[in-house]
Amino acid sequence: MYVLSIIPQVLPRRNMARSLGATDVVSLAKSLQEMSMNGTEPPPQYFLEENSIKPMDSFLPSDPIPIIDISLLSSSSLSSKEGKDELEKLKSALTSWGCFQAIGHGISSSFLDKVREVANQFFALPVEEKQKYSREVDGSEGYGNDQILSENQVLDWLYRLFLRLRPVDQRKLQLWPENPNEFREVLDEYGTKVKIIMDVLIKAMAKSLNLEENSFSSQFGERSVMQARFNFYPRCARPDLVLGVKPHSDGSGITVLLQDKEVEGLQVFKNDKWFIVSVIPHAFVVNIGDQMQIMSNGIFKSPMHRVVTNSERMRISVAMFNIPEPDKEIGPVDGLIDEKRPRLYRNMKNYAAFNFECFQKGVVPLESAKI
Ligand SMILES: O=C(O)CCC(=O)C(=O)O
Ligand SMILES: [Fe+2]
Repeated sequence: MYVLSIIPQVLPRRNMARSLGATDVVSLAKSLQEMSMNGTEPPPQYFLEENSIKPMDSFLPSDPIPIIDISLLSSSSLSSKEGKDELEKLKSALTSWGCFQAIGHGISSSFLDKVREVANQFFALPVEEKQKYSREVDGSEGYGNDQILSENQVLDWLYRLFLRLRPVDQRKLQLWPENPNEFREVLDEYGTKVKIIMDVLIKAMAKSLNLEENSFSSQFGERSVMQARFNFYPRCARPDLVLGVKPHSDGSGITVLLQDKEVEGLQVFKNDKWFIVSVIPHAFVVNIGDQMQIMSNGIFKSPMHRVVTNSERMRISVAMFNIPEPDKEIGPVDGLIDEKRPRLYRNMKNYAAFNFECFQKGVVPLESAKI
């Protein structure tokens, strides 16, 4: 029921008689910023499908998305009463919402502001300067608009800069902005700090299910992938019809998101409704991705989420994804499989490639991963 009711929204496709040609794509990319500045009506390639739930049909949750003090989740704190309570809260958040707001993460507010500042400075550069870092034709890394992966895809109203940070020897530094000049250094430092937090969380997640603390982290492997996605949402004249990011669940293991400091936009799908994720300026929104749902044998939920647009204000966000080593097989942890909860998913490798194939076929990856 849950999945069926959202399938049309998960992989939206337009039923247009004509699909996008290469020239259309180029001109669309060029004009998004112009359309934003001039307040012009976006073209139908950006319009939501008729049967999708519109942005104004969204709610502030009466039972808010949990706020978790993650300083209490480190191995040394977990023996205390507060640590145990917080671990229980973590489990409850991930089995219901699949996400939470993380405070007590130890990264200074001034550093988080710096991350937002370099992101803002990059997106404010002239188009020609940003295009030096344009996405490669056959790759996903670099700067650009929504990547077109299938015909009749509804387009997201945003610009992205997508970069791999880990393994470090796989960095494509030619795509890392040199302008503003602190960009690379800030991103490198931010990546290191966020990875430490992710490692603590992945262990705490295992412990919250009474598993040995490395049960999930060993599946990520020593050379797990870490990617950063900088999202920039220009103002949009039709927030009633156009989304910043269409509904999706992340294909990652875990995602740590730094929201805009002031402008809301992120929404999470739960109980057939879209809920607004409030801005807590120096908290992270942490959500699990599909691969953690698989490893937890469906106990943790990889939340469906979307981003709405705004006619008044632009918005930025920075998402960091940690993904198990593509060559390593992941699957439900043995301790989470029993007669009451039989194995839900098969073991699989390289979920990113699988995700991509599913998107092109118009099927839901998590459904296709089921036994
Ligand atoms: O901008 C946001 O708040 C979320 C972006 C997102 O969901 C993503 O990059 O996967
Ligand atoms: Fe996402």
